[in-house]
Amino acid sequence: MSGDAVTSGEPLNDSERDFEGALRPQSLNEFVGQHKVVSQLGLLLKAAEMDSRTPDHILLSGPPGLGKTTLAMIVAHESGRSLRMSSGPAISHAGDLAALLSSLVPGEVLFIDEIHRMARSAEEMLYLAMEDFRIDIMVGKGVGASSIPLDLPPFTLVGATTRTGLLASPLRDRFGFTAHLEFYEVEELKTVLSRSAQLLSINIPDSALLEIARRSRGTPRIANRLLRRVRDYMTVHSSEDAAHAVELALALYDVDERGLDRLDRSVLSALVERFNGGPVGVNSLAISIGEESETIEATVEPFLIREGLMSRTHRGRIATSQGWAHLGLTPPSINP
Ligand SMILES: Nc1ncnc2c1ncn2[C@@H]1O[C@H](COP(=O)(O)OP(=O)(O)OP(=O)(O)O)[C@@H](O)[C@H]1O
Repeated sequence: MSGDAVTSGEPLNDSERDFEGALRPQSLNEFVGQHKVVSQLGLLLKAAEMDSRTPDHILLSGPPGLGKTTLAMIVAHESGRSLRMSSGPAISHAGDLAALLSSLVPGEVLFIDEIHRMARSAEEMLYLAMEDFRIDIMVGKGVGASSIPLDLPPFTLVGATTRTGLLASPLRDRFGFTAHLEFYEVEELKTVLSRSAQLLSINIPDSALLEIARRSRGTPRIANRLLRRVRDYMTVHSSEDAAHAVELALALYDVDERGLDRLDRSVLSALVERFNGGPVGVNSLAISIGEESETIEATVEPFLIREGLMSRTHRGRIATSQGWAHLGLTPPSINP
């Protein structure tokens, strides 16, 4: 996925990953927001513990950076089990999945990120593994081919996806619990930021944290990254004026007053200026700005829709009057 380095959902490098790791909540109690999902998961884990069984398989969906990986880690941690991590793109055929599943230790939590990108043959193998803790390994080809059943230890699969719609329904149906993570409210992000500032020993007033929270696209990962950039700014410029540092650091990274980054703005501008506000299909929109349509659908669109700047109709994406106004333009009268 491409996009702005600071505000995109992608970790930047090892140092960014370490930084994220250091700030990850370790328990459901520490996890900010998503109250319903947290209560539901808490109940699921408690019931499994009381019945001495592995927790049900869990599917987490939502835009990048909202806490899916963090929740998978918490599931393992709170249920006292080890965690094995993999991702859909790393499972490019059924053999990859067979090797992974057959090496699990009993009760282990298996996290598959971007599960919608797993190979179809692996996905089909996963149905049986999730339901019966068994797989059939095909040996040979053509008429001489045969299958050898292999029993697996019980495990809990935690799948994460930015695109539930891309999962085949037989796979979706095999998860005992599915949850969609929503963008965070500003106050919740401020709580995330206060916790991070404390962990990183950054001395920053509440008003500056609130401003960062307001401009973090409803996403904890982005909030933490912006905090880091503000800290960098204060360090490099030996500044103690946090409010000023927030303004300048966010401007430097092209985050506007509503939290839109460069990619968000280029999608909105293309929609308004090249397609006269739409309706336009996501593929045409993506091509016009040289971006992957998956990135737009998973990352940009949910945010612009939530902000009321864009909407989806059966004929395609349209810019709302607020979307036009955000770019300082007036919509033609036929647009909403
Ligand atoms: N509810 C939360 N409370 C506090 N911090 C959070 C919360 N959710 C996420 N974070 C922070 O945001 C960062 C990103 O979260 P995480 O990696 O879990 O997102 P993700 O949804 O798995 O993203 P991706 O889809 O890109 O893998 C983590 O470092 C974590 O510290």
